[in-house]
Amino acid sequence: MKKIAVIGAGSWGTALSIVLADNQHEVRLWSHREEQAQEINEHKTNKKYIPDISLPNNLKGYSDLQHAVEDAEAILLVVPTKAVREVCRSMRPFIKNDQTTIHASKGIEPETHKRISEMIEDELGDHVREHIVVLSGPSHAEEVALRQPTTVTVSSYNIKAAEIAQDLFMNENFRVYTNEDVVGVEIGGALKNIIALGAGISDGLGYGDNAKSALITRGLAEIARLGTKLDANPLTFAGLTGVGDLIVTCTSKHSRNWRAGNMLGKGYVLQDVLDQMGMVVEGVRTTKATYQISQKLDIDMPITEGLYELLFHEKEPKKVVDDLMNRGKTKELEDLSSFL
Ligand SMILES: NC(=O)C1=CN([C@@H]2O[C@H](COP(=O)(O)OP(=O)(O)OC[C@H]3O[C@@H](n4cnc5c(N)ncnc54)[C@H](OP(=O)(O)O)[C@@H]3O)[C@@H](O)[C@H]2O)C=CC1
Ligand SMILES: O=C(CO)COP(=O)(O)O
Repeated sequence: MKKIAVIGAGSWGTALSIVLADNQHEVRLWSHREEQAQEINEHKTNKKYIPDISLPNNLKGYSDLQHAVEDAEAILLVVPTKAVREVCRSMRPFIKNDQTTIHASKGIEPETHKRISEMIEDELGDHVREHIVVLSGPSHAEEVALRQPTTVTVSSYNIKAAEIAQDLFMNENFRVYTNEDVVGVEIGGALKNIIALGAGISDGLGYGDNAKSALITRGLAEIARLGTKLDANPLTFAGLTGVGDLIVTCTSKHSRNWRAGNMLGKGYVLQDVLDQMGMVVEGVRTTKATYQISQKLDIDMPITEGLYELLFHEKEPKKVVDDLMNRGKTKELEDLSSFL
């Protein structure tokens, strides 16, 4: 049994805390809101994010960051990408050099074009690199909290750190694989949210399964194109954190990115959509970051570009689809060669 601090008491932090508590760890779920920590302790619930689930007794709410992290053997960081730097800065005075720091967030920072593990390293220092682990894969919090079968991948530059994380989380409902390709795992997890927005838009416009399948497949091609340019292993995109997460996010009613896209396809404006969601929709900021990276590195990413125009320049959803369908001729296998 280990002491584990889970930083971020939203949907995913709470669901992963349940997995860790089921594995008999002492789980400290930290919230930046005191009343939420109180709700967790007094009512054993987190109604806003995981309704109808009773939280285990070995999962306690914390609102004091120092108490949550200082003698924890592992830290799980699971806040929206936008909050990663701020939370790391607040944690920095209290953490020890040898704590395994796992993150489960999915995004790219638009201001710096950095992945989450790079942001953590920036804020906590280079020495933490060998203790940082990424946890990613097709895993909606709603299903994990119900203990439904789920598979994820943990990735680190240091395989021993990945194996520590694998041991912490693995149980009969939650199967954990290791993968040493940190770049590919983080890029796949972040960029699938762009394509999920697109899949939601397509459904919102009333298009069918053919269009969605095209988005998933061609979306995967452009994710792999960017990822391999950034030195990811192309095969990672054929795995859980690539095509696996794309499928679950583009096809599930649980996906906030799909739901946001669906509303956009039905004609709602972006700010109204985000206001109504009440939870993080990572794909919006990741679209901006990825579009900028693709421009800088001269990588063809037509779906991402279309989404960027729609989200940030009010291009009509239907016009985005028309323009994608009427691009110049191209060869399918040119893209897929990045998998070889
Ligand atoms: N939900 C899911 O199924 C999955 C989510 N993820 C990823 O996990 C990350 C977190 O997502 P998720 O839990 O779903 O998001 P939610 O929107 O459900 O929750 C976000 C949580 O972060 C808190 N938060 C926001 N800003 C700050 C801040 N500055 N400091 C401290 N806490 C803050 C929120 O607090 P408050 O309540 O006060 O707003 C809330 O508790 C995202 O990157 C997402 O892509 C990955 C896999 C699955
Ligand atoms: O990453 C996820 C599932 O793997 C969750 O996706 P959403 O953020 O779109 O809900």
